[in-house]
Amino acid sequence: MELIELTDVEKVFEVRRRAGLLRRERREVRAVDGISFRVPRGEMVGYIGPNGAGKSTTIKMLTGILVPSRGRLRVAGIDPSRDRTRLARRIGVVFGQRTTLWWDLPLRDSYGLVRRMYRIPEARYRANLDRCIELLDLEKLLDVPVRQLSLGQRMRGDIAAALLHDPEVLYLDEPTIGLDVVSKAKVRGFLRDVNAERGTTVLLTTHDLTDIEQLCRRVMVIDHGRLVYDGALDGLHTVGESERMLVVDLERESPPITDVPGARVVRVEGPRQWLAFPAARSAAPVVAAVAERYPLVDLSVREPDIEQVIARLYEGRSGI
Ligand SMILES: Nc1ncnc2c1ncn2[C@@H]1O[C@H](COP(=O)(O)OP(=O)(O)OP(=O)(O)O)[C@@H](O)[C@H]1O
Repeated sequence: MELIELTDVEKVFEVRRRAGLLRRERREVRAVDGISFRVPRGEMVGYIGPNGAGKSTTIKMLTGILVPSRGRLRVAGIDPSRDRTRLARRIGVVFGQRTTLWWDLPLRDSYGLVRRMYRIPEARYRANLDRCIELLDLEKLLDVPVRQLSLGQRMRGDIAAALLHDPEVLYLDEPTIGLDVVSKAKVRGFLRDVNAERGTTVLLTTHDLTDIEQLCRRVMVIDHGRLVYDGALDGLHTVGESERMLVVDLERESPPITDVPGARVVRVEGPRQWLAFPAARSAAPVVAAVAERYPLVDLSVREPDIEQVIARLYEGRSGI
């Protein structure tokens, strides 16, 4: 069953700009420009794109905070902007850049308020809270006011708060931003468990591609309000016109290799040279051509760097 459905969704903001002493100019910003996608129950999907691409606007429409200018949205069968309160019981939201917890209250009290707000049955609440405390390592933090928590601690506290009412869908907006390596690993491990054990559907927005690599098999890329890619993470390599790299260690330092068809040298360091060739092509002829001409000590083939592929996508190859 599809849990999230968007059909040709558009959001246009009207902004007024001062254009002289008395005159104001009206301008339209098309933040989301005709997006359609479906997310089945239980899937964990990455939603990525450069700054200002329209990610937050999409998430705000999915929570019902913003009303779309055009198109159809459904989350768990509910039209978010029409039935925001009913939807709130079915979704959880975590914004990395700001907390949904009460700043002056200890976590324990914040959770108590969440329980009352959602009228979570006591047994369910206890079980969920205990699980979060254990997996997110919250025991020692429960009595500390939120304002005294570090960013990583606060984030773990926020994620727990978003899950206490058993949401079917979880929107995560930059959940690992500013966290150290250990906290990031903890948060990612927890999200993986929640998705596997409860079947929670997750839409994850992040600038940290390791989040995506470790958590999502499917990724959607948005640019200038349009979906420019929707598919497997691996598939990004093929649309990004990316290159693989053959790294060769020659017996001795040599001038850059120029006589291998279909490959070009991009870096030379002593006897080691890096040859780029199209990712879609087999490495075998390139390896054979180098081995035929030069005495080799070692070689390896490196897959395209995902960050590089995405950077290329962002650079305006958006006609995909
Ligand atoms: N309330 C608003 N009024 C006018 N323009 C807006 C409003 N909210 C967003 N925009 C514009 O819509 C576009 C998309 O913004 P959005 O915040 O959705 O991008 P984003 O992909 O989440 O970016 P970031 O990664 O920086 O958070 C931007 O050009 C932004 O300036």
